[in-house]
Formats: sequence, structure tokens, C-alpha cells
Amino acid sequence: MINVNRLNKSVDGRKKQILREVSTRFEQGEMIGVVGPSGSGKSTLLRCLALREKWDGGEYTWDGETVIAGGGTGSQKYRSRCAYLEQNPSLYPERTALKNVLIGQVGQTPLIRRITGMVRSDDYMGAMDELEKFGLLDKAHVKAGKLSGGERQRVAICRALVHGAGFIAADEPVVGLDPQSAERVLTTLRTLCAEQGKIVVAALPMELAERYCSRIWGLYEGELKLDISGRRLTGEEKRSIELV
Ligand SMILES: Nc1ncnc2c1ncn2[C@@H]1O[C@H](COP(=O)(O)OP(=O)(O)OP(=O)(O)O)[C@@H](O)[C@H]1O
Repeated sequence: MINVNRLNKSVDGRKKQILREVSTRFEQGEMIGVVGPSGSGKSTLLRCLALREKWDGGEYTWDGETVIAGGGTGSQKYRSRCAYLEQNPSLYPERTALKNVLIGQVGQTPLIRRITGMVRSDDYMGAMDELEKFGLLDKAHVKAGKLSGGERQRVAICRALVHGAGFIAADEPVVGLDPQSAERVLTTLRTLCAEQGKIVVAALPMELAERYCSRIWGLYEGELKLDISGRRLTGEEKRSIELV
């Protein structure tokens, strides 16, 4: 169980408030779609939840353990359990898919390992197993720069899992993908929740959140205005977050 109590976030020396008093709780196995108009704070919320941004105030607990109390970014111990997937995953283009999976993501793996690319041999088997599960075995030795957008997203998901992420925050993970690749990425994420108890929070267009997520959060001007189970939004709900 992850508990968020009164998360506040501002920028520009606290002049501009981006997230306001966001409180919620969620559990293993949930796939949550975050919807809202442009600028409503979706990316900021994801980065705060994945401990990639400093909180101005609020409390964050995981299974009763305090991650953040009264603001801050939390410790490396918790940061390494979260993955933050960007729209265009930042893979090393000249390194293979396998190597990208092995050496990990900023915030999740130590700097020395990312620079040198040093890996342990048992990690190699784990990474190959993960790539196989995601239908990427034939891409393991292809340079990341030569992969399609959907393949890159799936490599980034594998990388997160190999490095022990239990919580994945995905910022518009299917932007720019063709419908088939988008479906594959979202089905992959949904399977991780259903079968492995991972938690995924993803900023998505409303129609995709309605179709793939078990729960939907609606943000408007930094406030969590909607928190409903995954289903079609009513007209009133859409109007409450100005998505009509
Ligand atoms: N570092 C920053 N400095 C100043 N303003 C910022 C900063 N980060 C975000 N903002 C502003 O905060 C608001 C929320 O931004 P955020 O990217 O979280 O929204 P979003 O809902 O993800 O938007 P979009 O759907 O367009 O990606 C926007 O008005 C944005 O311009």
C-alpha cells in the first residue's frame, strides 16, 4: 500500500504552485491512468511519485514505512524501487538493448555501473529472461538507436524490472507509437500489474486510460479532482477536468 498525504509541489522559488494537496492511496497490482488537460501537472505528479522531484510538503509511505515526511526527495533505497519512464526513453543509442537493460537507469543504478557498463554474470541471464518475456530476444544484440519506439519503450520497461522496480511511473508511454505498438506496450504494463503485482501510474490520453487502466485519476490545475475505477468517464466527469 502506498499512501500519499497532502503532496504539494511548486517551482520558481515557490511562486508557481503545480500540485496542490494531492492525497491518495494505491496498492500492488493497480494500473492507474492519469488524465487531464495540458499543464494540469500530470508529469510533475509522476516525477514526484517516482521520487525524481523534491516535494515541498506532504507525507509518503510505502507499506507503512516513511519515504518522505514533510517534504524532500526520499532516499536512494526507495528511489531504486521506482522507475520513471519518459515519453522517449533515454537509452544509450550506441549500446545494445541487452546492455541498456543491464546497466540501468539514472536514479536506479549506481553511476559507476552506468559509466563502465560493468555487469555481473547472473544479471545477464535475468536480463535475457526479461527480454524474452517481452518478445525482444531477437533484439537483445541490436543497438538501441536502431529500435522502434515501441521496442525502446519495452526495453525501458525491462530495464526497470531487472533493476527491481516495484513501481513504474510512465509519462505518456505511447505517444507517437502506431496503434499496434501502443497496444503492445500498454498490454505489457497491464500484465505486469495483474501477474506480478507491480504498480503502474501512467499519463495517458483519456480513451487509452479508459480501455487499459483499473483506475483513473483526473487532474485539473494541480488538484486531484477525479479518482474512479477504470471505465468510461461520464460527461460530467470529463467536464470536471475540462476534457470535453
Ligand atoms: N521546472 C518548471 N519550471 C516552471 N514551470 C514548470 C516547471 N515544470 C513544470 N512547470 C509548469 O507546471 C505546469 C504543469 O506541468 P506538467 O508538465 O506537470 O503538466 P502536464 O499535465 O504533464 O502537461 P502536458 O500534458 O502538456 O505534458 C505547467 O504549467 C508547466 O509549464
